[in-house]
Amino acid sequence: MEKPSNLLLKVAHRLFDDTDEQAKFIAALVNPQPFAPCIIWCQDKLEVSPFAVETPTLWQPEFVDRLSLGEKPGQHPLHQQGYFYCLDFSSVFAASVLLTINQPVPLVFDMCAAPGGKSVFAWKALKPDLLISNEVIGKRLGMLISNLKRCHIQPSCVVNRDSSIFVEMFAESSNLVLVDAPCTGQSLLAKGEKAPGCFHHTAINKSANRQKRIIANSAQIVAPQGYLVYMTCTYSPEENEQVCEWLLARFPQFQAVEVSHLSKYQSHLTSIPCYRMFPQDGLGAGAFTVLFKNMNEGDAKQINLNNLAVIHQM
Ligand SMILES: C[S@@+](CC[C@H](N)C(=O)[O-])C[C@H]1O[C@@H](n2cnc3c(N)ncnc32)[C@H](O)[C@@H]1O
Repeated sequence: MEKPSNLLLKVAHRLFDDTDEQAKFIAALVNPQPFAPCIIWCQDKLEVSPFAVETPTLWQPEFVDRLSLGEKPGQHPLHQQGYFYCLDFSSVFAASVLLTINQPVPLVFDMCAAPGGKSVFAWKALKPDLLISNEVIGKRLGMLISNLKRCHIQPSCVVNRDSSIFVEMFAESSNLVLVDAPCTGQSLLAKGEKAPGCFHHTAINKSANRQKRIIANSAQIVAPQGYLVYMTCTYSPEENEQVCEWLLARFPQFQAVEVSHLSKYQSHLTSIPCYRMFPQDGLGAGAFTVLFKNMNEGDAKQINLNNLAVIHQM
């Protein structure tokens, strides 16, 4: 086994009191094991699955299948026909907080959308009247648009703006805002990928500051009684629990909502109901997720899409 860096040892130590758990976490990062591939059925599921499927977890929605190791769903002809979208099971875990929403969600706004996994999940789970998928990085728009087109995700539109632009334009308009925030990407290591500098405190602080800016802008476009989801694929508390604590102090109209199906994944680093999946659990490389509700009363403000340069509409 490769030798873990001092920074990784430090993170493991901060995350877990238990030395066995620290060792399992470190092993999952320095000696990555494959995770079962996963798909979201965008069209109706076929009666006979073209893939070998793993036993679903108790909280897994019926439109998601976790496939056996070795299945290559991206190479199947049904993929190109838009029957399903391929993603990590960690993403399903993070997005599964949406399954707890039991009120109509006419407008979903995905602030950090490319390549589109959470947009597709939200569309499938909540059937909004409109999905707006925003991606600020121009080079990432192509894959977002082609995924939404391929999977027939409609009605939807794609925009390409910095989150600050929406604060006034879309104030208090969206029944659900997704923030799948850019992060240091520490969980990439558990997939055998590289994330240089991901445990360095400068990178973590820079990322946390960016996350606070994005979530603060996003919070302001959530309609009264609407929801805000915050997710990352990284482990450091500065980018996760501490961003949530900062948000709740800054925007006291928000409350974190308990998600009962994820109770066994409750983060032990805070008393806020927020949830973590770790790579040593064997399901996915890792994720953090939390669902906030805007407790203010009132009506959602109407949006005017003409104010926005819509890049693609379906
Ligand atoms: C974790 S990825 C999103 C993955 C996507 N939600 C999905 O499920 O497929 C984070 C995204 O945030 C975008 N991003 C980077 N900087 C940003 C910023 N300042 N504001 C908003 N989004 C940003 C990245 O380009 C990237 O597409």
